[in-house]
Amino acid sequence: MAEIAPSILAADFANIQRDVEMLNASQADYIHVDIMDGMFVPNISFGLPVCEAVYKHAKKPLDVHLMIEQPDRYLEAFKKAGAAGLTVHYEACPHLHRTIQHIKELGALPGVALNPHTPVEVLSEILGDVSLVLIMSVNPGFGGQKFIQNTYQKIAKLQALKEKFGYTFKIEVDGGVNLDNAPLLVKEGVNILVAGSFVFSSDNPLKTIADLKTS
Ligand SMILES: O=C(CO)[C@H](O)[C@H](O)COP(=O)(O)O
Repeated sequence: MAEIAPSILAADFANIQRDVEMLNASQADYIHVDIMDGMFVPNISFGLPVCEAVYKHAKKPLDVHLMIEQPDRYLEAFKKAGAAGLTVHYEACPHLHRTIQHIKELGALPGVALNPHTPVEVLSEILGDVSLVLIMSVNPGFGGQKFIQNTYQKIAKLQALKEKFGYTFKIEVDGGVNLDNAPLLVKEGVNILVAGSFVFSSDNPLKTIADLKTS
C-alpha cells in the first residue's frame, strides 16, 4: 500500500489551519510542503513562515521539497520550521554528498529530487546515503500540470537499481498524480504518492486520499 503526501501547495491559504486539520483527520502519511524560489523554478510559492504555520497545526510529518537554488543556505531554517524530511534537487546541488550529510546532521531525513529530463543513473553514487528519491513527473514549479508518461520507465529503472544493490530509500513521485496513474506507479515501485490538485479540488478530499492509498 502506498503512502500519501498531499501537497499543501493546492490548499486554500486563507484557510490553511482548516486544510491542515483535514489532512490530520485523513489517511495521509505526510504533508508535502513545496518551497519555490522563483529562480530554480519560475514560480514563487511560500517560505519559512508558512512552513511554520503548517507545522504548528500538523499532526503528520512535514515532507519539505526545496525547489530552490543553493538549498544549503536554508536547510537549518527549514528543519527549525518543522521539516521531518528535507529533499533537495540534484540539479541545484554541485556538492550533493555534502548537502545530504548536512541534512543528516540536522536530524532530518535526506531526500534527493530529479527533474523529468534528469536520468536516474546520475544518482548511482549517492543512493546509499538518501532516505528518499523524489521523481518529478511534471516540470517543477506549478501544481495542476499533466503527468509525463516517461515517468513509469524512470521509476522502473530506479526500482531495478534499488533491488540490485539492496538500497532502502523510498521512491516518491510528484506531479499530476491521480487515480488513473497511481496504480501503475505503485506497481513500478513507488512508495509515496504526492498529490496536490487531485486531492484539494476533489469534492471529498478525505475519500480521495483514502482511494489513492489503496490504489
Ligand atoms: O512540486 C510540485 C510542483 O512543482 C507539486 O508538488 C506538484 O505539482 C503536485 O501538484 P499536482 O498534484 O497538482 O500536480
